[in-house]
Amino acid sequence: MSEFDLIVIGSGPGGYRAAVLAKLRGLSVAIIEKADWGGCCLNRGCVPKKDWHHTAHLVAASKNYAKRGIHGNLTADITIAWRHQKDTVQVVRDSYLDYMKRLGIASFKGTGSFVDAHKISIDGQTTLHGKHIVIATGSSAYIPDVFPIVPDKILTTDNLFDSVPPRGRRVAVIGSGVIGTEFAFILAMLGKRITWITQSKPLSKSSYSKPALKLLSNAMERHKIVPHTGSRTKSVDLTGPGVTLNLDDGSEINVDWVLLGTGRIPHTEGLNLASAGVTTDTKGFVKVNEYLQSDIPHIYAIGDVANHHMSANHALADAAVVVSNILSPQSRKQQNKAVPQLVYSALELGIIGISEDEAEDEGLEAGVGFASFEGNPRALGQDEQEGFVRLIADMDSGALLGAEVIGSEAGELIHLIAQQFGQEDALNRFASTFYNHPARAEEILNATETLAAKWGLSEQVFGK
Ligand SMILES: Cc1cc2nc3c(=O)[nH]c(=O)nc-3n(C[C@H](O)[C@H](O)[C@H](O)COP(=O)(O)OP(=O)(O)OC[C@H]3O[C@@H](n4cnc5c(N)ncnc54)[C@H](O)[C@@H]3O)c2cc1C
Ligand SMILES: NC(=O)c1ccc[n+]([C@@H]2O[C@H](COP(=O)([O-])OP(=O)(O)OC[C@H]3O[C@@H](n4cnc5c(N)ncnc54)[C@H](O)[C@@H]3O)[C@@H](O)[C@H]2O)c1
Repeated sequence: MSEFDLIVIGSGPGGYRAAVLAKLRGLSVAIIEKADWGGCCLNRGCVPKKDWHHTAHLVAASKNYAKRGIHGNLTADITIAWRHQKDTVQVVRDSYLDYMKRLGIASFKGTGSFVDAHKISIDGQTTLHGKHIVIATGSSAYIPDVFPIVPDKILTTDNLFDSVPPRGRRVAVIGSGVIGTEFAFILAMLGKRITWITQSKPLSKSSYSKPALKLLSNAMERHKIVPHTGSRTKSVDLTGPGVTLNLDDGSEINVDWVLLGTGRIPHTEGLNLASAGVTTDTKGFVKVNEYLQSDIPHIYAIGDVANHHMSANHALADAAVVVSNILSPQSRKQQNKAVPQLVYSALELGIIGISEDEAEDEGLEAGVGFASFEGNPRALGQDEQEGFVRLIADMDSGALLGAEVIGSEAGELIHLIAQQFGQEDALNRFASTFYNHPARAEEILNATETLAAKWGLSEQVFGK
């Protein structure tokens, strides 16, 4: 039986990152994957989604081209867009596999299943012994009972990217969470006519501020993407050529196909957790402590299978925490608040830390530094002025509690904030950095300076 310092089950962002980091830190590592290397994020999530989002963004931006003297009506061909994301995914997957090979990580294809707390069987054929084990088996789409999954008619993002999307133009997107909000926009820009059916307002369960959600809703409306809110699908009729959704408000929606964005559930099927003594909570997440240890201290769980945030960013952060804890037991706690979260829709929305409402709940008095992209020269030159930077600071200590970056390139700009997040003097670091001009990032400086000018945090911003 082969023995390893660490066995990782699942090769998504969590598992892959844990394996790479552990190997770079000198451990012997095996990784097991039962499906496509790279997990949901690479094959059916973040990577193909962002590839398509870029195409969608180009189509949306082209509506402003005429005033720059660029003429012509641009449209996207979803079949070619589908091929583009496939090529992107393939290049990334090859580079992951190549890197794992070069590092000397032992990779095994098959379903990993616990034999006991140290032994993992792969498809009942090979057994590995691990001093430490990381469960990184991710999640799968939650499908409400009313929806049967029927190829080319009712899809989730778990099968949307496998083959060219169905030809029909009329698409219903169900759900107002991140997936619904992202794909209603992306598919509309890729040429589909979207009916967006949601129980609640888009992203209403998120921590984004009212001004952020208002800007998003304005941007969606401009593209004629308006949610049909407050409706639940009562029944589904598949007898005709398309799909008929009967809603509980009495209305009937006829479309060619449906995309569900109705949540995801942790994936533990086939792992045989009981034989290792590992337990799950009522929602099926592997139970972990703040060091990401399961009930069995040398067995850790990371990413979607254990972290309720269910984002690649959190899976990657968990991986770093776990490798530190394997090398030096209980040395590093999970850091969910320091992890940026993004939504890629008609606007990019980025958030980190806590909102002012959450600060208030914690008994803190929050000041808000605000700067808009409206007058930003770079944003004006790009015709991308929508959005802003908001910094939430503790009025007593001047500590940075949270931030929001809304608008174009939020997914990149948020890193400037993430890098300083948790530093006592984060505001002073923003204020004393030298910036490229003109640049969108300068609004981080402007938002910081409003904390000095309007909220009296001059000393924390400019120093003594
Ligand atoms: C459409 C979509 C878009 C998304 N976009 C973003 C985004 O822009 N940004 C972001 O941060 N997050 C995004 N996410 C979320 C992100 O994809 C997940 O949070 C992330 O993939 C979780 O990583 P993970 O490593 O925990 O698991 P996964 O990526 O789900 O990987 C788990 C792997 O484990 C394997 N596995 C499961 N059981 C076993 C077993 N018994 N043996 C062997 N292998 C097994 C699976 O086959 C899978 O490959 C998106 C998700 C979706 C669905
Ligand atoms: N950019 C990102 O980081 C990113 C992108 C995509 C997905 N994800 C993650 O993937 C996970 C899944 O995303 P999601 O948007 O599917 O989940 P979600 O939990 O964010 O939203 C689920 C939506 O489905 C609706 N819903 C639930 N049951 C329903 C039913 N029976 N009928 C109609 N609607 C119903 C809910 O009201 C909600 O609007 C999330 O945790 C998300 O964080 C992250």
